[in-house]
Amino acid sequence: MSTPLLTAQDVSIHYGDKQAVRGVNLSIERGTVNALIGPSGCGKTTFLRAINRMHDLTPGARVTGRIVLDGEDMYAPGVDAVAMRRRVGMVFQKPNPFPTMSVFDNVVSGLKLTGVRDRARLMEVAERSLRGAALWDEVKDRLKTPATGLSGGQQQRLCIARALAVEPELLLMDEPTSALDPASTARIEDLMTGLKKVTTILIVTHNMHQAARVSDTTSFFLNGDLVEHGVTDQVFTSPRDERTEAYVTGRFG
Ligand SMILES: Nc1ncnc2c1ncn2[C@@H]1O[C@H](COP(=O)(O)OP(=O)(O)OP(=O)(O)O)[C@@H](O)[C@H]1O
Repeated sequence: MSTPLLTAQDVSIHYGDKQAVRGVNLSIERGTVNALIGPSGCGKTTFLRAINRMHDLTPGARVTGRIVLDGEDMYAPGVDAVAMRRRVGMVFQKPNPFPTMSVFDNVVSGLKLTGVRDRARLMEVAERSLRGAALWDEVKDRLKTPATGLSGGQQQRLCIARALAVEPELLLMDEPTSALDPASTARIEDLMTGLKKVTTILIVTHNMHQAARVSDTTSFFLNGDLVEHGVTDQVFTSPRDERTEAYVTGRFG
């Protein structure tokens, strides 16, 4: 087996005195979709945010243990958090395009921050990213119009395109379809399978059917513990832990 893209080793996360994640060990293989499931408040989002060092920005939050991305310890002394964040894309629950920017400017905003100015190059990346996010055909004639004119589902795919434009090694998605209607949700679920060719996905979802549909592996969190991690089929059809079974069969949650 190849070396995992991401390895979490004994990762614990505190907010002040409160421990939100306890000693998590987890490996993620390249080119896969991985779901984090579990009841509200069990630490899924807290764990996800540690993977692009977002807790650095939360007063009182503390991450211990090791998170290794492609061989590099993300929290080692001297590691540049901004450079690290660039390698890990993030898509949030609610679409958050930059409201004052056009569709095109949204997609290339990250690239411009890295100093790319060449119009032809920006256009090429915008088209590739929008195609990657299955949005190109819908917006190719309105690239210069405000991103806020798009529907909610289109805005979320625009946010995915914006993340893809900087070619992230890993794409984190925090309940990316929870604010969308069923048709937009289905489009984004279809999209994820194609995205495995260009990146690796870690998705938090409340929707167990979604996890079962889109992911290769599933991790079940409960009260800050990673109770079970395995191939999605196994976790849903023959879970090893009785707490996982109770959750996936809908007995609590
Ligand atoms: N900024 C914060 N400060 C203090 N406590 C926090 C903070 N963010 C989250 N928590 C707490 O940490 C625990 C884990 O929360 P987290 O949001 O990671 O859970 P979750 O599994 O993602 O829940 P949900 O599915 O509802 O989003 C909860 O008890 C929550 O109240």
